[in-house]
Amino acid sequence: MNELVEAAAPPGANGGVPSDQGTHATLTAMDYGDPRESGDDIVLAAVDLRKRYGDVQALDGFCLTVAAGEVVGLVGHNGAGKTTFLEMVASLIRPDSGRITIDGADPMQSRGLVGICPQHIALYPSATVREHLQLFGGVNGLRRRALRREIDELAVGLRLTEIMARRVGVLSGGQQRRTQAAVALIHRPRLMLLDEPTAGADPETRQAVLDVVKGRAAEGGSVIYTTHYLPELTELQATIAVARRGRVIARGTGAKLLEQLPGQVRVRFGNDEVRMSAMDTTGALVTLLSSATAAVTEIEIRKPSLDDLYRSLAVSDDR
Ligand SMILES: Nc1ncnc2c1ncn2[C@@H]1O[C@H](COP(=O)(O)OP(=O)(O)OP(=O)(O)O)[C@@H](O)[C@H]1O
Repeated sequence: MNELVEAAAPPGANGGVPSDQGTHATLTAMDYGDPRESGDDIVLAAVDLRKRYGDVQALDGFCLTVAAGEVVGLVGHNGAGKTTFLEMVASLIRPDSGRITIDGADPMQSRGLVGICPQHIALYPSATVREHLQLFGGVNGLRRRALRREIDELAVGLRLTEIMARRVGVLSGGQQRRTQAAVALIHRPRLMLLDEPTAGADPETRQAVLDVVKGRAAEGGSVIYTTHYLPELTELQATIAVARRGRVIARGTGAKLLEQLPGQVRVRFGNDEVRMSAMDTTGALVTLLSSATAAVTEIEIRKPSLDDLYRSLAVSDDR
């Protein structure tokens, strides 16, 4: 039977850190500010938002800035405050303190600029898909020809064509998800708030939503996208904001954030396998090879991934 050994990096050597506590300590210490460049067209600025529900401090100094054309992947454990933040930006709830501006104005005056796709399906069961799009497009000021154009485009993009005349209450979960996304996007909002829009969706629904979101961002739309499925953020070329206990604790491009996490080195020799987490994976490999007591049969060096970033948020956010 193979023996699995979790090797600690030599003290003080090559930037190695023992896996869990090391990465977590690194992550909470990170502060990149914002990946904005001067001259960026800022669409959303949220500063020091606070919200308390009884004993729970849902938001505790939450800050986030989003530029035109940017997709921000807002990630964090259950209870981190992501939905509370999105609902605040959409003016569905008010902060206890702090400030939000959308295109420089108060969110209440900018509601038409925002489209929200809530985490839980919120549609009228007895209305058809087309009636939903007509209703929400009309409420947001689309006139007949523009409304027809937007409906046609979303019907194709979100693969709704075959179900336009069906009542939402009889649709499958994935079909309802696509309808919900279409409702959020029908008025071509400048800022799209998508709260786990692909939760429980099959790969085709997921891909349709991702393709439409990418298209909207390419046209200059801004997106905040929450998900627990991190490969979606790579596909969207999203910048990342990591929320924890009601605030953003890390912000930047995925590449920049991952620079702060250790890679993994695995060496197999004889019946043994040793692993090491280290910032300097080459140095770690040399250390492990020099400790091999039999012929080395396998070597693996793995760079940190967004999943590692997520896992490094070791402490639960349940409050
Ligand atoms: N209306 C409410 N009343 C009481 N507590 C609330 C309310 N809304 C949110 N909370 C609490 O605020 C905290 C943040 O919740 P929120 O839904 O924003 O987290 P989240 O990051 O979106 O989580 P998830 O990933 O599970 O969707 C949680 O502890 C939650 O129980």
